[in-house]
Amino acid sequence: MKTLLVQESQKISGTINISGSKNASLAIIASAIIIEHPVKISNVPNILDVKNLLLILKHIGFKFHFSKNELLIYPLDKVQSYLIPRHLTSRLRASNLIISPLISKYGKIKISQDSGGCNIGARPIDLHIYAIRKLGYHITLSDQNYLSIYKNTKLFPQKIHLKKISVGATQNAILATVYIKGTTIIKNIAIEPEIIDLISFLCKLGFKIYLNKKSRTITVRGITREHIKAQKHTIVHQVIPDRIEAATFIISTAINGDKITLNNINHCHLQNILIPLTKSQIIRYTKLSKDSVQISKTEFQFQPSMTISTKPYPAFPSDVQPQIMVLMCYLNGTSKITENVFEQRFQHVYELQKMGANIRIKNKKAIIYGKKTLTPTKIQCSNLRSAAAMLLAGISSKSANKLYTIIENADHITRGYENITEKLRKCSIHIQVLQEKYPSTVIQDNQYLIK
Ligand SMILES: CC(=O)N[C@H]1[C@@H](OP(=O)(O)OP(=O)(O)OC[C@H]2O[C@@H](n3ccc(=O)[nH]c3=O)[C@H](O)[C@@H]2O)O[C@H](CO)[C@@H](O)[C@@H]1O
Ligand SMILES: C=C(OP(=O)(O)O)C(=O)O
Repeated sequence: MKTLLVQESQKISGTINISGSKNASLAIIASAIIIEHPVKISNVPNILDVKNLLLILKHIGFKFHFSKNELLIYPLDKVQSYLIPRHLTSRLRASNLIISPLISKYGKIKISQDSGGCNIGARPIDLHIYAIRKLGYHITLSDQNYLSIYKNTKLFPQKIHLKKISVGATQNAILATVYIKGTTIIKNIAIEPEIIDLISFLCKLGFKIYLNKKSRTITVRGITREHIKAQKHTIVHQVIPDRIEAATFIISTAINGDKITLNNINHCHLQNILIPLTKSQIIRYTKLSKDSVQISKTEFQFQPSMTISTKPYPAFPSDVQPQIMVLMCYLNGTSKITENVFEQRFQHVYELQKMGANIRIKNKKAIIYGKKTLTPTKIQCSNLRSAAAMLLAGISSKSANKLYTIIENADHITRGYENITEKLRKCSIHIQVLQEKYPSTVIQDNQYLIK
């Protein structure tokens, strides 16, 4: 596991090009299993999750070319393997997203249920299975935790009501229905921008999917493979910008200032971050163009605190909760977070406490007593967004001797942030990457100095 050494910075400033969305890319790449013609997907981030998903596609038999954020995928004549082993699924959560494309087009899959991704709660897939089973697929679970799904009868359209809003279940439910003749209705769906991007990609392929955001309903009119084959051209699709990466840089500016310009962003997708931060008078933002924004830090003159409750989009995203908690440590008042999406997503709290944060947790609520200065020490990352929070904490930390914050298990960050160290250096942040744990010199309890 890599270790990052981050030194406190007076301010963060510069211009950053935000990468393509991790979660949109993963869903779109998985759905490409269904293609009948080559597809060109641009703005794909060069991150570990994408590379690991491509390994699964390669295992199935796909040929593709990935270079300079452009991914060209060719349709598959013959599946090489319907068995997706644990060593491939355990690398990323989105390995689950290949289930429906594979069964829709090729009728079967056997896949390990040990999927990876952030270790932030139980993360069952009962809702995915409910939707797939309701459509008529046959499903069994083996002793070794492998899920076998196959089509052994004609499938009929259904009304599917997902009892909880789930991004992954919505994606799998859509993809399981696209070839079922008739009209399938899926209710209580997730409406994250990444879902809309997936639908937009599938519609370009020729599928008939209609979304009603207000009623959280998707209507799929099933079509035949011949219909898709008849669309004779290479499909080109540009993945939406990563709103979580953009939010991470916005929050870093809110903590350290002074001014940052973000290019390749979608203003609409960032409203759930920008509105609470501007309402609390923590940042100012100026729209520079349709896809760029300037963020500047205010002087906290109104003693702000914040109250955040994570919920499915368009509410505040769970994927930004660890990062905003770092900001809350510095606010003048007492802030509150309710984490409603993942039951174990407070693992970063212990690490922030090691740096001096005053945070109390009770069930799914965190109370953050602000006006604390975080001090450098050795901290651990437990998942992707906790790693982002640790970076923000390290950048903002202060000590008399200009110590480095030592961030261990930092590989998590490479799952979802493209070129993060280069981007931070561009914003005047001092950061070093070590391949191994740092044999550091202790100069005070729990504090380490670079020789
Ligand atoms: C690769 C990807 O796109 N990951 C995102 C996706 O994860 P993912 O798709 O796994 O998240 P879900 O939206 O499915 O999960 C939301 C909640 O529903 C629960 N649940 C989900 C499915 C199910 O069958 N049963 C069930 O109980 C989960 O445990 C969780 O408590 O959406 C999350 C919520 O926005 C984000 O944090 C992740 O970054
Ligand atoms: C939870 C996340 O990712 P994953 O679903 O891939 O684990 C995330 O991106 O914050």
